[in-house]
Amino acid sequence: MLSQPFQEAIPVIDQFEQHGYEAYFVGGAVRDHLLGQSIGDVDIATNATPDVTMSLFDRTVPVGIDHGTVLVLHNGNEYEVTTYRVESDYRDYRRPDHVAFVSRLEDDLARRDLTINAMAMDRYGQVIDPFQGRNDLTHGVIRTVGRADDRFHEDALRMLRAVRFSSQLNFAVTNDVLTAIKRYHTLLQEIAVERIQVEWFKLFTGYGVAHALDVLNKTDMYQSLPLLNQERDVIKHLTKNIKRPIRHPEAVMALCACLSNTLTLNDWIKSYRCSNIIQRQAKKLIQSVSKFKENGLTSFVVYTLGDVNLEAFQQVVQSLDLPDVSLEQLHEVYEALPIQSKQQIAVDGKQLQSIIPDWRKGPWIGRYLQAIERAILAGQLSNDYEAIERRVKQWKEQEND
Ligand SMILES: Nc1ccn([C@@H]2O[C@H](COP(=O)(O)OP(=O)(O)OP(=O)(O)O)[C@@H](O)[C@H]2O)c(=O)n1
Repeated sequence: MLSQPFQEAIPVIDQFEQHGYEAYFVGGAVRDHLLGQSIGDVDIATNATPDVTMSLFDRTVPVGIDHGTVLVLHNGNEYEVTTYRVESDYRDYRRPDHVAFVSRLEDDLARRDLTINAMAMDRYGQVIDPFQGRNDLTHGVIRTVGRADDRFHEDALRMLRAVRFSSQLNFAVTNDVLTAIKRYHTLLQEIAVERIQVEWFKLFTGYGVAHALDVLNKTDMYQSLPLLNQERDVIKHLTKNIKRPIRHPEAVMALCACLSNTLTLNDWIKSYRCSNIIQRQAKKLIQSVSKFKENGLTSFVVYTLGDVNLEAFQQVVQSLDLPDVSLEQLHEVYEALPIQSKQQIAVDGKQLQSIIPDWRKGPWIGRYLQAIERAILAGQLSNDYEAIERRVKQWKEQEND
């Protein structure tokens, strides 16, 4: 029995078949289905050309028409439907959009990166597997479809993909792949950083992360990744210390910055083209790590991090040579905080002003709120209006003296 995402896509396959075309589920969804994992996007391959696909469905978006990809919207779901294709000339790897449509499913599967990603499945769940991807799934092997050299010249990103799948699936990489990576990793320097970033962060999320980092090291592939060529100690340290998956990109960036002697967080964020959100959270992580180094696990460290960054913080601390803290410990400290955010302070700026009416509105309000916040967190002031009012009046007296 196919899982729900496939079931929901069957009418799309039917529509092709009823008009005399072939259509199959392909790629990651088939792989993950065979692994018994929950599946992400359902992708479809067909021998219908993009214009035919667009004529067969009411709602379509030509998202990558040069690559033969049309987005089909059906019953609230989106499906990437791609016409069977091959890269027409693998030496032209700098132009991945250089494709030719073909009529046979097997030719389409043959141009894909890894055997485990080169399977198709029909609407009944029958698997088409010309490159023994299923066997590699069973034995835990990352192998290219055909020669690794050819596949990696078509798209150099595939070298990094091979390593990231070995991490995510905890699979071994074939010698053929390792040898090709050693020989051709410099081709990665031609790849858009945005594409590298996606694979780089996914590489840290798998249970095989330690092994994957070891591969980056042994094959020298890290030398072709942004900044790592300048900071060899970073990759060496990551390889030695990371034993468990890191699911937060900001934790990865914070770690790299903490381990760098010469490069700042900003350098890493810029080179890997990270979003502002990642930058903000990584900054928070770094500040908290440095406070943690100074004073241990204080309320203030946990408060500054906030609920959402606790796991990322734990992962960073665990991967540096610092005293271990567990996630449970962090949550305990967080739950016991007298306040968990500024909004919970029992007075606001307006009330502060009414406590000291003879001072005009100004920067003192922010300064006082911060002092109140710190005193509450340090356990030196209780978070209720009267107590704060008394303390504020004392501070004012002291300032007047
Ligand atoms: N450089 C690439 C990228 C993708 N593919 C093929 O396109 C499919 C879809 O790629 P993508 O969506 O990037 O990855 P998934 O395999 O679906 O895996 P995930 O969603 O976990 O990233 C892959 O399975 C693979 O068959 C490829 O051959 N070469």
